[in-house]
Amino acid sequence: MPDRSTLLRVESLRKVYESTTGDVEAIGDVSFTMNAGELVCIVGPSGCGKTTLLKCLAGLLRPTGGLVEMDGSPVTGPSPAMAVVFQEYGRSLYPWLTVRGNVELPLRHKKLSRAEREKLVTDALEAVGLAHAMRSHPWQLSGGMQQRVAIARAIAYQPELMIMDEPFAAVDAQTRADLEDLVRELHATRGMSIVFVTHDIDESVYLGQRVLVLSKSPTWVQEDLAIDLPPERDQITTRALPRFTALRTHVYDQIQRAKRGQGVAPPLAR
Ligand SMILES: Nc1ncnc2c1ncn2[C@@H]1O[C@H](COP(=O)(O)OP(=O)(O)OP(=O)(O)O)[C@@H](O)[C@H]1O
Repeated sequence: MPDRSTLLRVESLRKVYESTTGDVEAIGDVSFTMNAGELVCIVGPSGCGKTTLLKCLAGLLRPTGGLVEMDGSPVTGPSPAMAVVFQEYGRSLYPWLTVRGNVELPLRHKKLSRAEREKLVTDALEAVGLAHAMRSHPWQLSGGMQQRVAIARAIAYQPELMIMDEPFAAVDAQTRADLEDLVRELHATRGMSIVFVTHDIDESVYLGQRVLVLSKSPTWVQEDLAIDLPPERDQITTRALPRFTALRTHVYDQIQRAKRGQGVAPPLAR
């Protein structure tokens, strides 16, 4: 029986891609739970099945076996309780709509008055620091700003869970640091529940309350690591902490083991 605060439950999830050239078992057996209000990062070796897992969580891909549950109900298709932010912001925004129009679009499927919609859009754009750009078009904005629009669209939708798939992989390092802090802030101030998939070990430790390390494909959860860094984090002091170094070294070591197919949790020095 799941705990009442359990938001997401993944049980023995398996995904096999079938094709005429042969089957690919991407996800072997993945199980984990996540509570409401948590920020969970998922890392793993290249090609280990992160995107496949995420699509199964979001109901965008039908698993071959096992179960994904949100709030105790099985996820069988795209759910209004979830919003997904992808890496390719350029392809997820509509160039002919303004920033405001892009953020507002999914809300048109919700039963909201125009005033309610406008308030949600304005509020979301303020939260990502783009209130001044609402009349611009996406192509008039930098890559980092476009990804902020995609995040604003997810926030405005008021999902119970925001799922992010390597969202900052295509932006420069400084913008990436700013966007990481934006995610931390949204989590802290709005209590958002976030699953954040990344290939960047340091990013996973800096952002997460937990880091799930995936094995190589066919995937299972090699480690569910609690990140015991102070909740108030900043790019300079947090990353300079000896504990940060110990945690990122541990995750790095785990991923090396995962690549070699030696998925056993090494002891983490305190
Ligand atoms: N549509 C598909 N048909 C067949 N095999 C697929 C398909 N999509 C992914 N795969 C395979 O499933 C496995 C996992 O792929 P997936 O893209 O989920 O991994 P990933 O961890 O997100 O990869 P990356 O680290 O490159 O982002 C890989 O072996 C991949 O080749």
